[in-house]
Amino acid sequence: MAVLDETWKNWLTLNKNRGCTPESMIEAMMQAGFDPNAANAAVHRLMDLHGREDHTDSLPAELVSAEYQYDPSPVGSGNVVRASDRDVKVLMRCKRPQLMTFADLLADDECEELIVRSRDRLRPSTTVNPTTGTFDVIPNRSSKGICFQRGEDAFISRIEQRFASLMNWPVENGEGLQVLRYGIGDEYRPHFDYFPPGQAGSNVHLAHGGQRVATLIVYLNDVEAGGETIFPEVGLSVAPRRGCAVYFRYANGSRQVDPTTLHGGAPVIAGEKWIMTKWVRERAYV
Ligand SMILES: O=C(O)CCC(=O)C(=O)O
Ligand SMILES: [Fe+2]
Repeated sequence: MAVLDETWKNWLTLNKNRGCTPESMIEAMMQAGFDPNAANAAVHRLMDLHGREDHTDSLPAELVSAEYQYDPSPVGSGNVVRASDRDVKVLMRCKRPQLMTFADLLADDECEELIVRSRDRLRPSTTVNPTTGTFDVIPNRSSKGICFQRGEDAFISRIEQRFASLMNWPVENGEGLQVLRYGIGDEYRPHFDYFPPGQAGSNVHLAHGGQRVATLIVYLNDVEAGGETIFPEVGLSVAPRRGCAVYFRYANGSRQVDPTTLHGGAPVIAGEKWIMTKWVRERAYV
């Protein structure tokens, strides 16, 4: 296991000054043999040196650097999860990271309706700026998307209820449903969905419902080639298949975050890719 000696401290400072993203530094450290939580803690300590605002959601230092503890998944056991209005088939479960894939979460006509409702309203997708917390358009995420208001109408509410009952997490804790479209070459490079603890930009978002704890990505169409959801730390990729979904959880009851959930959307090689993303928080999202 690699250790954080003077050489690594200098390397971190150098790369921070070069403007490298925290994700890319964590990734490089893990590839060099660092424990994911140690890499995460070192990078977050480094990024935290300037502009830190104290907030009630901060995690005790001993938990930031401790190994992520996998507490029991809130999602039901068995090969079928009985969601509010549909039986959802479990295809695969993974313990580290805590991840599941599902079939038959959305019906074909629901996928189609979501695409039709979104196609003419798409805007370039954004990511959270780690320093300011603003939503920026950056080349790392080249999809276009729209966000539905929570409970916008009966159709959206029905889907939200289904997702909430599947994840066994309150509907109020969900951010609005996002529909995203990737054309050929579009991608979402590896990133974390949680707000990195200790970054000034995270605080803005933590104030609205706390940390993100889990993500549900539903595939709205079959993609001719490419467009898998990739998890580079664990060598996993999920192929997009209409109506199927991948769920992963990255914050436990102690508010630690799991860096092995680093993930991205691989470039679309042929066809187009439509997904729906649901991010859920630890408390009601307001
Ligand atoms: O496009 C994908 O498969 C991944 C999307 C994603 O990571 C997200 O929406 O947070
Ligand atoms: Fe993501």
